[in-house]
Amino acid sequence: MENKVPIVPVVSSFSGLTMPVIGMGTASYPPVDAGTLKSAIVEAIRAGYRHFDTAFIYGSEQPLGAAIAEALNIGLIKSRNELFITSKLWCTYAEPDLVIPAIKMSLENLQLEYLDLYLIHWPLKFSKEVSRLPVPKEEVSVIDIKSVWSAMEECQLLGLTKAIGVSNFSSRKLEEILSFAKIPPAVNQVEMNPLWQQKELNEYCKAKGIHVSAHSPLGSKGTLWGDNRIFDCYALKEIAEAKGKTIAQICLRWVLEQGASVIAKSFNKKRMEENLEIFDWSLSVEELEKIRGLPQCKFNSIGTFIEPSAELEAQL
Ligand SMILES: NC(=O)C1=CN([C@@H]2O[C@H](COP(=O)(O)OP(=O)(O)OC[C@H]3O[C@@H](n4cnc5c(N)ncnc54)[C@H](OP(=O)(O)O)[C@@H]3O)[C@@H](O)[C@H]2O)C=CC1
Ligand SMILES: O=C[C@H](O)[C@@H](O)[C@@H](O)[C@H](O)C(=O)O
Repeated sequence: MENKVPIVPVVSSFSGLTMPVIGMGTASYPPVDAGTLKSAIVEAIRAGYRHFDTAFIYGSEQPLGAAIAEALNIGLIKSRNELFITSKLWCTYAEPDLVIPAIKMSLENLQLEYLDLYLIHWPLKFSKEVSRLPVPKEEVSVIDIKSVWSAMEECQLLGLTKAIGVSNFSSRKLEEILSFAKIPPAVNQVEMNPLWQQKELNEYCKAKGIHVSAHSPLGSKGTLWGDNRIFDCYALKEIAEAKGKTIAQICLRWVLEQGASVIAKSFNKKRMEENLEIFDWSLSVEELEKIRGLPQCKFNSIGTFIEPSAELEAQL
């Protein structure tokens, strides 16, 4: 099947590695059952998605693996190599000895031999399995980034993943990694949308050759960690109406025009197709300018899951 999604090089990691610029998210809230998740992913492959974003904590690795197996079986794709699969190291495994077992567990869930990209999910370590939400602050600390990153490098060297990176890392944390990394992070996956543009972080990553991938590009509408801010934004609505596009398409196109890739989640056939219709038009200088001036509001999804701690905040 023809792949309609353009690809970008994943910089600085593994020669020749490329990534489709839009990926399908698989974190759902309220959580959906494995069968629904699997069918949605098969539908997404049928629609043209070739990049899937999962994480150990989402519980979506197994359904994604099952969907890939089905897509191969029914001939939607000829080989697993046609797909770009990202997964993430969860905070309870964020210590050096647990990283390789954790990626192996993810690969087993996915029934895959290798990942395309493995990310440290948050620069945080949980001292034990999460007993309750929000995670008590005494169970959360900042990871020992040097030793964990070295284990991530080992994952790449062992061929368990083609590239490694991080998620939800500030430029300060990236600077720390770059000071000792033998393999620099290829990607930083962060919240990014017109209402949380991450201008400084984007500039920093561009200068260091770290590709930015935008999660929550639609403000995570309908989830525990997001809200309706994007879809209620009058300026975005105006731009969308004048252009004959939807607010979602304006947001996704805007991300791409910043040079980032985008991970959007929809399990609805019509909306997943709509989200792919962003490659044959562009935003005008005036529209970009208008978006640039929108008031910014930090989304901070982790704030939903861990108890507030000024001490921790100060270290991130
Ligand atoms: N690294 C990290 O810490 C994080 C990573 N992520 C990753 O990024 C992915 C995307 O982020 P996510 O938080 O899910 O939120 P998104 O910003 O992608 O928003 C998803 C929501 O928007 C709805 N939606 C999708 N397309 C449209 C459309 N065209 N029009 C109207 N509504 C639409 C979806 O509903 P419906 O399905 O009904 O269409 C869903 O409710 C996640 O699934 C996950 O893979 C997300 C958060 C944090
Ligand atoms: O328990 C915590 C949560 O899973 C949270 O950290 C993630 O779901 C994150 O928002 C994401 O979607 O990647």
